[in-house]
Amino acid sequence: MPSIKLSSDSNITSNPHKFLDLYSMTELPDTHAWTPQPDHHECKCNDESVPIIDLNKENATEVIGHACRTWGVFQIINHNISQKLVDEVELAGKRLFSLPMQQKLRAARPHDGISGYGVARISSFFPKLMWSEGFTILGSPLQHALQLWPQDYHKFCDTIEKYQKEMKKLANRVMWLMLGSLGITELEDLNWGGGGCAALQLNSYPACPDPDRAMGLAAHTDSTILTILQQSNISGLQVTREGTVGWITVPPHPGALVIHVGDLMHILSNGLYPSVLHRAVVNRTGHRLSVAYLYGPPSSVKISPLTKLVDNLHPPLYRPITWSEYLGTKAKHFDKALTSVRLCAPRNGFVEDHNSVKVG
Ligand SMILES: C=C1C[C@]23C[C@H]1CC[C@H]2[C@@]12CCC[C@@](C)(C(=O)O1)[C@H]2[C@@H]3C(=O)O
Ligand SMILES: O=C(O)CCC(=O)C(=O)O
Ligand SMILES: [Fe+2]
Repeated sequence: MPSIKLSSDSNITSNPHKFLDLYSMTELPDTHAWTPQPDHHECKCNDESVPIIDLNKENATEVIGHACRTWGVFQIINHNISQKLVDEVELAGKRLFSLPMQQKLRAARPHDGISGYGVARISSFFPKLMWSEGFTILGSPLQHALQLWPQDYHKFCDTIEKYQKEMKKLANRVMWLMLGSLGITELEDLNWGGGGCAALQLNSYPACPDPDRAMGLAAHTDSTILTILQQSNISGLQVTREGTVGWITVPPHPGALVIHVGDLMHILSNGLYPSVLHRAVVNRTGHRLSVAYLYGPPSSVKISPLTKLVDNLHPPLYRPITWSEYLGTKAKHFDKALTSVRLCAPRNGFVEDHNSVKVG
């Protein structure tokens, strides 16, 4: 699998020494105390909920198109990923995060790298630390598994590799459903050769003594074409929606996987499918684990608005950019990354970029 790299001038650093063992905390330390917000847990005023889409239904393409235009997020059922595999990956994550801190730090994400154990890479943009720890896997999990379990690395590798293989097929299928809903059906519209690239992100949110003042993962959009998220049966994912005030919880639905529209789909669709702003909150009693499959193009492929969506009335809104370049831009500009690759001001009928992430 081709690798994705982050440009070296990134200001996102991983600092393992910032790491506290969150599992043993009985009080929220000041380093992790965010300013409480009235809407922190959920806005009860929204009665609409994130769509749940059955991939076996004939109208799946249209329904997905509608969800991408109006939500940027949806849940899918009948996706053919077995519950057994989903449970195995969750268990593998639980095993990993329950290792002693010293052992996890053996696989710490290097200063200028993408993969390994660490605090959320967007941490440097926020004054407080998040109540979570993460593990990013690019390509083969072998190197990290050897660092974590020198003798007993097979089990972790087998599970992760099986999951990556299944997720890749599903991500490609969902991407083509999204593109189909934009009228794009031919391969020459998307010259990707062997298919996309991906990162697998395991997120762990320990039970928190003061959840209203803590933040699991701060508001962000994903720098992907799309993300497939498995959240355990504990609630925590929240999204925003254009035209609606506050945060909307995406409740765990048995057997469902969550799909996020990412920034690169936002660019491909010339703003028709805006990426979804989301975050994760924590709770007092349950240890929550989520697994994100962050799907993007092969690293050297330039992404730009699809030619079929561009004409005199609809000029391209974004300049061509590779995934690696975009990750570098995101690392520098974070929530202004999309705007920084924008070519011209939005015209009527186009959706504005998200550029108002709340801090604190
Ligand atoms: C391929 C990706 C996508 C990354 C960077 C790199 C590897 C890890 C991904 C995440 C996962 C957690 C949220 C996020 C915001 C983060 O901090 O790390 C993501 C980020 C992005 O979507 O920008
Ligand atoms: O834990 C969650 O529900 C969200 C995780 C997430 O947004 C990510 O990994 O990009
Ligand atoms: Fe995300």
